[in-house]
Amino acid sequence: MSRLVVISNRVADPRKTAAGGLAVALAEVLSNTGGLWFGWSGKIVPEGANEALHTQQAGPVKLATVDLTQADHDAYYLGYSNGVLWPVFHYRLDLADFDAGYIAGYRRVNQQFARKLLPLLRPDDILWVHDYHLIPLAAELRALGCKQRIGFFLHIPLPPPLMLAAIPGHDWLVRALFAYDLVGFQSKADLGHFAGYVETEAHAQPVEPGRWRAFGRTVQAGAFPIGIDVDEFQALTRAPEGAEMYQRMKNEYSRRKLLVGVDRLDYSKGLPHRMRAFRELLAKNPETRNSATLIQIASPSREDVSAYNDILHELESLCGSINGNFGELDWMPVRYMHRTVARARLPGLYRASRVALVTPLRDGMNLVAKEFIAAQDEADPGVLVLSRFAGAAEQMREAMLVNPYDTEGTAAGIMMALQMPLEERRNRHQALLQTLRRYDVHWWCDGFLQALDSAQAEEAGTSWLRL
Ligand SMILES: O=P(O)(O)OC[C@H]1O[C@H](O[C@H]2O[C@H](CO)[C@@H](O)[C@H](O)[C@H]2O)[C@H](O)[C@@H](O)[C@@H]1O
Ligand SMILES: O=c1ccn([C@@H]2O[C@H](COP(=O)(O)OP(=O)(O)O)[C@@H](O)[C@H]2O)c(=O)[nH]1
Repeated sequence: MSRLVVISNRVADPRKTAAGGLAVALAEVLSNTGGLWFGWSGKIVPEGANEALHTQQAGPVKLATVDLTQADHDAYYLGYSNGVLWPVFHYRLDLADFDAGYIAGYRRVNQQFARKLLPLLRPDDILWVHDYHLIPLAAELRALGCKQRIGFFLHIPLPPPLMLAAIPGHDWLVRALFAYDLVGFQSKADLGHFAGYVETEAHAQPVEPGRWRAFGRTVQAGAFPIGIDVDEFQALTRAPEGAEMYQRMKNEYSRRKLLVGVDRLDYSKGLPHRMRAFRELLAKNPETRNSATLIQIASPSREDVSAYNDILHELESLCGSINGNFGELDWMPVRYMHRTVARARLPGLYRASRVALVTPLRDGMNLVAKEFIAAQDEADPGVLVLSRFAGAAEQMREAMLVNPYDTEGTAAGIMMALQMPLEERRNRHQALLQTLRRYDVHWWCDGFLQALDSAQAEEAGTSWLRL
């Protein structure tokens, strides 16, 4: 059987819990399949000291990581990945910093990854590259002679063609995707944007459904929405830490309805918009005062990118003003934490909450939405208020779907969620749980790898794509 080699910027020990959807999902996949996980060690080392390869066996998974220099980290991770690709792919052209120096660092690190990975590969390995940090990796590997099957999965949204075309060198990026055998997206909408871009900007020919020819190569592309391990998450809910958290929250909030939000502190998550909607709810519905409390966990993220600092200050000022204007001596409407909470404690918190607020302005998928549903008590479930702009909304139609840009509409959606009768809550939850079970993380992984396995190999004689 072929060995699975996963490559992603972020690597986590699958035996420990991690924050961030990609690390959580890949740890789950690799714990089942075994294999090699290659990526960045998370360490920054002095110039010239970045040649070491660190390996470690973590259960069935071998971890192989490399370090980055400060200059590479700044240009590749902070600069091009999170200062250009992240904002543009999340429809925030206004936040993009198109510094011409970033792309060289991005390319340098992808070349470094290719150089370090190649000697570790076996002829029948299947390679699965993840996310926007590593778009050119297959092309760099091919240039070094790598012949193995390589698939790519984009965890974040792909924007509409004209927005993608705003990136200087956008054709270089999309061209790099054609070095893969299969390219996967989170949603049908993202796949539609890919088709739109390659057909209009790159004059690609659709060879057959889901397969395009451009740049002298053909590539297969499809939508593979990522899921969670429902059984694993429900077991966490029942485990001592989950059960204890549930009981503590239930006792603490016995007289009040609890709302919960769990996000990385990222401008794509729509946290200020959410706070404004919550303020509107309190202002328009006096009965919610003293009876509804929102716990908002905002875990620190990418703090060296300036847009992340701006969002921190905006959020903190909103939380402060809501508490100042509506709080009572014995009740504060918002409990805000700028900290990462261990994943094992989240199921208890989700289960004790009547409503979850998952209201990103744009999101690849959003696993918190799925985890909240998995953690509920089927006999008395809570309600998911979900942005229609989260990838998860394509599958989770029975959630209370809202437009986070519409403050009044979102506040009305939250109110309906708070007042929803038991029977409707049960019906919606049952339908959502069924979908989660059917399209879980194993379905995602198996579906992608089967499609990669059967993706038509490039015809003999085609030269490898050169960037
Ligand atoms: O690695 P970081 O820079 O700390 O960021 C954490 C991860 O954020 C993004 O997660 C995405 O993947 C999730 C799982 O598919 C998806 O649900 C979510 O919508 C995405 O935002 C990013 O794509 C990852 O590379 C990061 O590791
Ligand atoms: O304080 C926190 C915040 C988030 N998470 C986990 O991090 C993941 C976030 O994934 P999601 O897809 O929602 O968003 P991302 O952060 O990847 O954009 C989920 O599994 C959360 O349970 C966590 O363990 N602790």
